[in-house]
Amino acid sequence: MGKTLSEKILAKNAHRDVVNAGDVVWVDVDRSMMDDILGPRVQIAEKLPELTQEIKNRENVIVISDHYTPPANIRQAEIVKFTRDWSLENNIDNYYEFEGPCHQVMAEYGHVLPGTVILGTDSHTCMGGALGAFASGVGSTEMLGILATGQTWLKVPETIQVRWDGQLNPGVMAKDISLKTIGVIGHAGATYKAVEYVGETFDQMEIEQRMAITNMAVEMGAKVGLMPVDDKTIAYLDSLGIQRDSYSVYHSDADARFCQKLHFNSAELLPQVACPHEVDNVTAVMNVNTPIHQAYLGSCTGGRLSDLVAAAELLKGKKIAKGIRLLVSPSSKKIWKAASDAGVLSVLAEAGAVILAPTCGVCVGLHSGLLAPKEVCISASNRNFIGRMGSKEAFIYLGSPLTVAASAITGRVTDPREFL
Ligand SMILES: CC(C)[C@H](C(=O)O)[C@@H](O)C(=O)O
Ligand code: SF4
Repeated sequence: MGKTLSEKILAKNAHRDVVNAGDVVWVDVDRSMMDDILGPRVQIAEKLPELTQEIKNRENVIVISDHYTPPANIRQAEIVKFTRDWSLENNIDNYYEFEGPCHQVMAEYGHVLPGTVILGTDSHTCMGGALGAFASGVGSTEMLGILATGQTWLKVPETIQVRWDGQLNPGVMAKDISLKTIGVIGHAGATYKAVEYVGETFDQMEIEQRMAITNMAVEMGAKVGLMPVDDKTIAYLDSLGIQRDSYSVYHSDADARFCQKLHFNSAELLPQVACPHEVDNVTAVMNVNTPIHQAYLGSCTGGRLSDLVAAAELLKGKKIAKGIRLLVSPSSKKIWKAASDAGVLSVLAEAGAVILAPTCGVCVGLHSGLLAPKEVCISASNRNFIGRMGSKEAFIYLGSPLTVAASAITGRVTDPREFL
């Protein structure tokens, strides 16, 4: 019986010839990531000295201040300073701040490699699966053990294979695939499973767009969301200056055992939207006509260069509706710069957008664009829970960057194909 991609990566890191779904194994952790909100300030700084005086594999530890940057109040500033000071005191060379959401920073700085195990104190760490890594979120307690030992225990997950074949139609993006898949599987339908995305739709899809899909695997309860490494993956890593001999490429065997297989046809996919207040409350955008107050392009899901370019192409020469706010937070400082150099930010600003710093702030309701009671936001991010972006009485719809842009023009949740 063949083995899945997850089983192969975990066997390597467990130093075993073979592992099987269901096995509980101790594995080496190749990269450990902590963000400011669940990193050093939560248990780590206090408890780690009780476990060890020496962080194991310090060179593989990455700390990123991204939720509270730029700080909106003194408490947030204190947390960022604490995270920075802890990283400096512990000689963490890989400390980043004001660079944007951690998962984009991890990818851009070459910390996510195929065939590696990456664990981070943030639930969307699974985004790294777009590069063929076994990447998953952990809590601070687990991170404590990883910093002390360089290892953790994992139950080898079963794998759900999700196949998308065919071409996406104009106006339809990777985010729509993400939402449709989540709507079908459900917010708990993949609990503790690996979800492996395969099919010709992904073969044709740029890495940035693939990330919008693996990023949201956790919204189905998945442990990891993976895509096979291909030429596009290798070209992306080459562009970061990553040496090909610094990583190993694995693929699921043709006769690997999958606990479930789903097959979709991209040619039938319409723009999708997740309606309040659950990520799996998904329907076609054409079925929704809700007036909005705010539109948001950003987060680790929907603020990459290709997202901003797509939105700018639709907004070029147009203006957002009167009384609507379009907030744009590029997913990283590098993307901010690239979008600025390419004139994309000025197109968005000319349409009426406000360009923000690269940050988690808007997405998770910490700063930079909170919602008042009864306000409605269409967002390119990944969660729409009650209170997610501010008031518990606000409403959040999740859509693709094109849906966000179209909605900003009309002032209601709008199918972007209306503008094609
Ligand atoms: C607050 C943080 C720990 C959380 C996560 O783990 O995902 C946040 O990034 C989110 O998107 O909800
Ligand atoms: S951008 Fe949003 S989803 Fe991504 S890590 Fe930050 S808060 Fe979480």
